[in-house]
Amino acid sequence: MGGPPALFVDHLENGHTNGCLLKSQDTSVQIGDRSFVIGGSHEENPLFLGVQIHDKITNKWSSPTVLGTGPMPCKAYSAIVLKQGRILVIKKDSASDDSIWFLEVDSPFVREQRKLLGTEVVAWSKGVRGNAEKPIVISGPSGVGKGTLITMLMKEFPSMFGFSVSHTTRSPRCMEKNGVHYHFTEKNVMEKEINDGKFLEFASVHGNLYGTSIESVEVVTDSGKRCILDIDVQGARSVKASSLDAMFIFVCPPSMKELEDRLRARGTETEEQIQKRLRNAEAEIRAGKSSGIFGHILYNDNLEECYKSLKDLLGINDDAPVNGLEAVEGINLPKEHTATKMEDKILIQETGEATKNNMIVLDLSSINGGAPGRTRGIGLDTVNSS
Ligand SMILES: Nc1nc2c(ncn2[C@@H]2O[C@H](COP(=O)(O)OP(=O)(O)O)[C@@H](O)[C@H]2O)c(=O)[nH]1
Ligand SMILES: Nc1ncnc2c1ncn2[C@@H]1O[C@H](COP(=O)(O)OP(=O)(O)O)[C@@H](O)[C@H]1O
Repeated sequence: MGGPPALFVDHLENGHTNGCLLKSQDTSVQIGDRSFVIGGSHEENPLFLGVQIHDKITNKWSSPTVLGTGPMPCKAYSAIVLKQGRILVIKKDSASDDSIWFLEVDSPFVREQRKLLGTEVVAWSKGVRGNAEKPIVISGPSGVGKGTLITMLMKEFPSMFGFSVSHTTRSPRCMEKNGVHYHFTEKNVMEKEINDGKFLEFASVHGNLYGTSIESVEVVTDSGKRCILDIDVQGARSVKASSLDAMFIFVCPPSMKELEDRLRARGTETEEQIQKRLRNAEAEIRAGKSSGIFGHILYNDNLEECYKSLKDLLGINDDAPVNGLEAVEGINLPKEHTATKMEDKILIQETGEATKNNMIVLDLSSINGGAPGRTRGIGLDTVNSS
């Protein structure tokens, strides 16, 4: 890449105050020997805020692979280094659903992706107030009834759950719609997108490539719904290693004979494909029961009973009325402010002429989730200091 604009160099030469700079435009923070400069627009996508890294030891600049949907550029930002390889980025003068972002520069997810992609990686996640519920990962052998159970749940609670639409290289079945059941994709296109870091996880299953794009999870979370992922055991393992912080459910058949009967009765696969799925099923069931990935195992013998157990697990059943999810709430910040870190809290003090001495306290002690997707659990308090 060419050298960064002189402006960035000036900032670095000016030094950093306590890892927190409040500049009118770009902002940089130092972690170890590296400075992260946040500002301008992303090299390849002018709609995203750009990130560049300066390594003090080599005196070299680099542009990392940026994962997740980042914030759109605005006039000014505050950036504050947090624990666990995260930088809190507060946008000034922005809409309430767009003010708080986290840039992960050395989280477990970023480290994993760095290994996978072989490049420097950073990942964005938007900050969400309150505790939106965890995404749900459902796995189980082909034909066990995952799709049936998920369809029942989405039909009964359409405003509560949203399905993460996976990408796959397999051909559509006759009732399947592109963009609804899957994003049906050419192999070379999907491989390129995987190499570009667009996928949270991917795996080769029954001879085809399947994967969950970061965007497909973000779309559901942004709609305020609880995200459901129907993925195989390998994919579940990758999600477990990410910071998605999901609930993991494995669905078992009552017997291999019943599984075979269901696959045949569904009538969507050729005999050869059925045989392949049955061969894979035994290993999948073994892994599902013993891998330590799944906190919950359901047996889908009688469908209605299994559906009721699923609802019980999710805390929704006939005895307890459904309150729905906590709404995804925005965070309104004063147009002009300073931000200071005190342990797990960020004190945001209004500045400027119309100051009412109000201070907002962001409590980050219970944040969970993270890139890719959303960082949930931000607490918010308003303190009147006058
Ligand atoms: N890792 C991963 N597996 C997926 C994804 N989408 C679907 N799968 C799994 O791929 C397998 C085959 O799915 P599909 O072709 O729809 O057949 P079915 O399970 O028999 O309905 C199932 O185990 C799915 O859970 C994905 O995005 N990632
Ligand atoms: N408990 C059950 N008893 C009998 N048939 C079932 C049951 N659950 C699902 N099925 C049927 O089994 C077939 C496979 O279910 P499906 O949801 O497509 O499985 P998966 O998504 O796990 O591959 C479908 O025809 C479905 O109607």
